[in-house]
Amino acid sequence: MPHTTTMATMLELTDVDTYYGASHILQGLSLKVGAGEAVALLGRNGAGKTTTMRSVLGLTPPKRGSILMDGTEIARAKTHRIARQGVAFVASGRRVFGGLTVAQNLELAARTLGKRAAADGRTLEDVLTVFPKLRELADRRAGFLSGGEQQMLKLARALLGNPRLLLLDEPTEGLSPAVVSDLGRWLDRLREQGLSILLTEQNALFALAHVDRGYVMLKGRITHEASAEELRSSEEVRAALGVG
Ligand SMILES: Nc1ncnc2c1ncn2[C@@H]1O[C@H](COP(=O)(O)OP(=O)(O)OP(=O)(O)O)[C@@H](O)[C@H]1O
Repeated sequence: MPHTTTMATMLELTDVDTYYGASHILQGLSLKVGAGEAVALLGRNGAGKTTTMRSVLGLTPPKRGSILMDGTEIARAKTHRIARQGVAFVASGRRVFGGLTVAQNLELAARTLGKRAAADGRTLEDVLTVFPKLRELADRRAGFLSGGEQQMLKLARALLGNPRLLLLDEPTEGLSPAVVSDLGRWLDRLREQGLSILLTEQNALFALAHVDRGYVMLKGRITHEASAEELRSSEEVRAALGVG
C-alpha cells in the first residue's frame, strides 16, 4: 500500500477556510492525497465534505488557505483551469444526460473532456475495458439506466478527461447493496491503474474497505487522520461516525 511519507503529493489543502455568505463552513482544513493514493473524507451530514470538494473545484473558492494540485496553487483558480490541471469530479445523484444514449453521453465527454487529455491518455476503448457493460448499453437512453449503470456512466465520462485526481462525492448514495459492491470493484481497479482518488462517504465502512487512508471531519474541521485499518478499528471513530 502507498504511504504518504514516501510518495509524491498530488493534492494538498492547507488551512483552508471556506464560507457560504457569512457562514464559516471549512475552518482551517488541511488534508493531503498522495500520487496514486485513495483517500476517504468521512463525516456525518453537514460536516463539510461536499464543501471541501467544491473548494478544490473552485465552485466555492476558499477565502483563506492554499490548495496545491501537483505543486500548482489552484485555490483561487477558475473551475475549467482546475479541470485542466487533471482534477475530475463525479457528483452524487443521477447526473447524466437522460435524453441521450449511453454512446452519445460518452462521445460528448470524449469530445469536450478528451480534448484536454494527453495524446497518450485514456481512450474510449480503455474506459470500456474497465466498464465493458457500457458497450451492451450503448444504445440505451441514459435516463432509463439503473442507479448502478448511471454511476458507471458517470465514472466513465470522468475518466475520459484523463484525470490524475478523481473526486467522488458520495458514490454509494442511492445504490443497492449489490451495486455498492460493484462500485467497490471499480474503485479497486482504478486504484490499481494508479489514479489518485478522494472520496466522500457517509457509508464509512464501504469507503474504508477501498482506500488507503482516511480523514474524519466534524463541523468543518478534521478530527482524525489515519490509515483505513486504524480508522476501521477505532471505537472513537466508529462512535463519531455512528457506525455500529
Ligand atoms: N449553498 C449553501 N449556502 C449556505 N450553507 C450551505 C450551503 N451548502 C451547504 N451549506 C451548509 O454547509 C455545511 C456543510 O455542508 P456540506 O454539504 O459540505 O456537508 P456534507 O458533509 O457534504 O454533508 P452532506 O452529506 O449532507 O452533503 C452545512 O451546515 C450546510 O448546511
